[in-house]
Amino acid sequence: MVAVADPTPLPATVLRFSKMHGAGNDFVVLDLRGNAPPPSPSLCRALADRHAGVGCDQILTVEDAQGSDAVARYRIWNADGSSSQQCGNGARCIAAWMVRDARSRNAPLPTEFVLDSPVGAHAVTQLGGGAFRIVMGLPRFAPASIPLHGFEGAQDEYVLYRDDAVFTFGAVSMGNPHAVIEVDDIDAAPVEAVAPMLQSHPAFPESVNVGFVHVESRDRIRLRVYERGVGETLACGSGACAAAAVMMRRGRVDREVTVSLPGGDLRIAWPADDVALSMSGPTAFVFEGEWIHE
Ligand SMILES: N[C@H](CCC[C@H](N)C(=O)O)C(=O)O
Repeated sequence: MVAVADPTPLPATVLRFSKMHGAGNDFVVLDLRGNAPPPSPSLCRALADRHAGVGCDQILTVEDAQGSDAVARYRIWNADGSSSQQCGNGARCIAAWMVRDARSRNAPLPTEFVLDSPVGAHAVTQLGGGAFRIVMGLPRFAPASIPLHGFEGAQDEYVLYRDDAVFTFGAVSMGNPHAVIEVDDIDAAPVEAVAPMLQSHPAFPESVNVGFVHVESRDRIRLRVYERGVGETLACGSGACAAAAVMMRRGRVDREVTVSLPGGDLRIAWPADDVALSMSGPTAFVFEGEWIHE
C-alpha cells in the first residue's frame, strides 16, 4: 500500500466572519475583540474579491472599546485595502452586530448605546426592525479638514480644472472626504467618467468619495456615490450625510431629508449648523461564514 500525500494542503488559518449590508452597501465583519490583529491590506483585498473571496465593499472590525463608555470600537477598510475613518452604513451594521452579540449572551443592550470609531464616539439608537440612528457628528466644510488643497475658506461651490475638464462641486468631511456634484439627471450622471478624475486630482491629497445628487424636493434627494477605494456602491452612508449637508448649507433642502440611493433610502437630520448630524437607516445580516486562507 503506497501512502499518497494529501493533495489538499491543510488551511493555514480559518477566519470567522459575518456578511452584512446596509441599504446594499455590503460588509465583511470580523470580531477582533481580545486584541486580535487587524487585517492586512492584502487580506482585505482577498476578502473583498467578489470571485475568489467573500465579496464586499468594506471590511469592518469589531474591537474592544478603549477606556470609553462605548460598547465597542469599529474600524473600516475599503475593498482595495485602504483604510477609512468613517463608514455610515457600516456603523449601523456594527450596531446591529453588537445588539445580536449581546442578546446571544443574555445581556441585551439598551435602546441607546455608544460606539467608538476612528473619528470619535457615536451615539446609537435602536429604532426596531433592524433600523438604527447614528449620530455622525458635525459636517466640516473647512478645506483643510476635508482635505481639499488650493482653497482658503469654505465655499458653497468649488471649481477645479483638469486637462480640458471643469469640475464644479461642494465638499465636506464627515470624518472622511466627500465631493458632491449636483446633476439634472441622476440616471445619466457621468459617474464612471468624472469620479476617478476628481479622486486622482492633486487638490484631493487623500482622494475623495464622489457623490452625484439630484434635488427632487425640499425633503428628498437622489444620490449615487463613487466611493474612494471601491467604486460605485449601492449606498454610502457618509456620502448621504455629505450630500444632505452640502444641499442644506446651500439652502436647497430642509434640515431633514430622505436620501434615495440605488440600494435604499436613508434619513438625514441636521437641525442646526452647530448641532451634530444624524443618519437613520436599515441593516441586514446575510450569512455567517469561515474564510479559509493559506
Ligand atoms: N469609501 C469610504 C469608506 C466607506 C464609506 C461608506 N461605505 C459609508 O457608508 O459611509 C472612504 O474611503 O472614505
